[in-house]
Amino acid sequence: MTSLDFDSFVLAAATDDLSAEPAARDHADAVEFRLDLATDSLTQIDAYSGDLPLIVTNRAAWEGGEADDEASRLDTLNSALDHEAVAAVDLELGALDGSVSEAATDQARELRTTAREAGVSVIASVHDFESTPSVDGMIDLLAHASNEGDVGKLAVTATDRSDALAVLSATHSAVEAGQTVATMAMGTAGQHTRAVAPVYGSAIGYAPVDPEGATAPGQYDLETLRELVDRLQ
Ligand SMILES: O=C1C[C@@](O)(C(=O)O)C[C@@H](O)[C@@H]1O
Repeated sequence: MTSLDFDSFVLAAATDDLSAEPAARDHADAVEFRLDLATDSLTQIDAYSGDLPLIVTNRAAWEGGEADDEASRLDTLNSALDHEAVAAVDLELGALDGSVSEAATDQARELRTTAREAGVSVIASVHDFESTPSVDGMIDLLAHASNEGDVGKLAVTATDRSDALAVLSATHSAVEAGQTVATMAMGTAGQHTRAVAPVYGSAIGYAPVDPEGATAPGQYDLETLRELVDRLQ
């Protein structure tokens, strides 16, 4: 199974159903498995025999996901690391740095160490479902996130073009500073950033395997994002 070091762009097909992986193979480089949205997530991972490497995400409720209990969601992620198909794990910056979830910070950090020892990359992620911070604010968040993880990921909500431009600008600064980052602006006003941010060096894009099953506002379908990214590169 391929490891994911995010040196080049990775298009992740987001899904809560790993049986959808064959449908993603033609266009995706990886599958983002959303454990928090899935039924029997660990059973699905145990049964997985697909071609694409997995990014495992068990998004906390306090970060827009559906996993309520902090200790048990991190335990589940820890168990997921045992599967050889798992190439990356997504951990919220607020869990790693204790700023949101102080209770489980030690557990999140141990999970990061376990992942790295197993050769699994760590994506430290931050989401803003309300707005787009200032360019400087985003540059700070990306520096912080890429310091806590192997990739620092920032998904914000754009309400107009200046927000989208700000995300691209922050991406450019972070990449110029040598950080490995993934960025996107959620929402209609930010949709094009999903195709354009990779031009500025954003290392991961997300699109649903099933267009009906978007995991964030403003996502393109998988085939469309693959084509846009490839044409712009
Ligand atoms: O963090 C992200 C990015 C995302 O929110 C997006 O905007 O595409 C989609 C999520 O599934 C993923 O975990």
